[in-house]
Amino acid sequence: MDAITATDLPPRDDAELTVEANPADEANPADEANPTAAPRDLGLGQKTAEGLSTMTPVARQTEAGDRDLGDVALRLEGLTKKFGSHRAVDHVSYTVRQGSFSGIVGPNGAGKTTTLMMIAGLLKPTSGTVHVGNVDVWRNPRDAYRRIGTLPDRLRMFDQLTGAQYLGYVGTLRGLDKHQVEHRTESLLDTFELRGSANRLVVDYSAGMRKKLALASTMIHSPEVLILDEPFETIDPVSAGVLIDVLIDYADKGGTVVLSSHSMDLVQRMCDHVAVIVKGSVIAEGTVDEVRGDITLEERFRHIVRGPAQPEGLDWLEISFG
Ligand SMILES: Nc1ncnc2c1ncn2[C@@H]1O[C@H](COP(=O)(O)OP(=O)(O)OP(=O)(O)O)[C@@H](O)[C@H]1O
Repeated sequence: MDAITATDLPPRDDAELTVEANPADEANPADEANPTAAPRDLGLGQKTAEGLSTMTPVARQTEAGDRDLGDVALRLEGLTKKFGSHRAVDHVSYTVRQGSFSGIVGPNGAGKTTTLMMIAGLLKPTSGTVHVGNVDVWRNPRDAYRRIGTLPDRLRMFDQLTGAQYLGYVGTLRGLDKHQVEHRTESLLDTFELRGSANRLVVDYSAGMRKKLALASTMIHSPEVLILDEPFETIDPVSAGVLIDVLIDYADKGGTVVLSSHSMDLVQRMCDHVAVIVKGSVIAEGTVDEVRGDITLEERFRHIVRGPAQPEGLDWLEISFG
């Protein structure tokens, strides 16, 4: 599907969230009524480069099964999206617990991006609800916006800024004060190994560097839930290892990660929860072990998506070397 960004989305019925908006400037009535509704600060901004230097630059198993998962962090109920007569997402319902890594997998066109963008408050559902904690994303979009960090499928960035300026800009849009913006920008540049490119224009970044910068920016406001569409696409294996460790650290602090990926191996190693979506519907959902049974997730996925029958193949393809 085409890239979805906050700036080119269709207008919404309720308070619109755009990158220009600074929700911190407006008090949310829900917060006033319920002081406990304020988003938790996960303290990511206090992380120092020194502390992060102990991270091993190789992917490791999350030990997700050992992590104590908290209350329900995310609840999808009957989430449906129709484009014209086409049902891209059809009554998707499940819950994700706090501190969890949840993967959405499925073949091309299954509805993963559409689902993630509805969760993130960037694409209005045709019907159904999304709750982050006890906040209805589509009834209280500004409150939800503070709680969520989103990496869309194809992100348009302000590429005439330097990497450092970009993080500072996002931090300011997210309502951080000057000190927080400076501190977290420095911390994120070190954590995501972008220090050497901090003063280069984003337009000159490689695809992987842009992805890392975008990922860093999703964390700057210390959100409760990260919605990451293909976060490891274009990322080299060493950087992927660093990112995985950053995300594990985030989950250990109580953050919740929802990601899509075509890498079954990565989802099997990283995630404790997985939903398999085919043609807009959840075909299998639960812990990774429940879904895969006694075979690998990749084998289960192939079986679910394709069944035992194999396609005919390109028997007609003959190459001759003259
Ligand atoms: N804006 C749109 N207008 C019409 N149809 C759309 C739109 N966006 C997505 N679709 C359709 O919705 C379905 C789901 O698309 P989606 O991008 O969510 O799939 P996906 O699982 O993320 O695929 P991929 O793995 O290829 O990224 C597809 O059939 C797609 O063609």
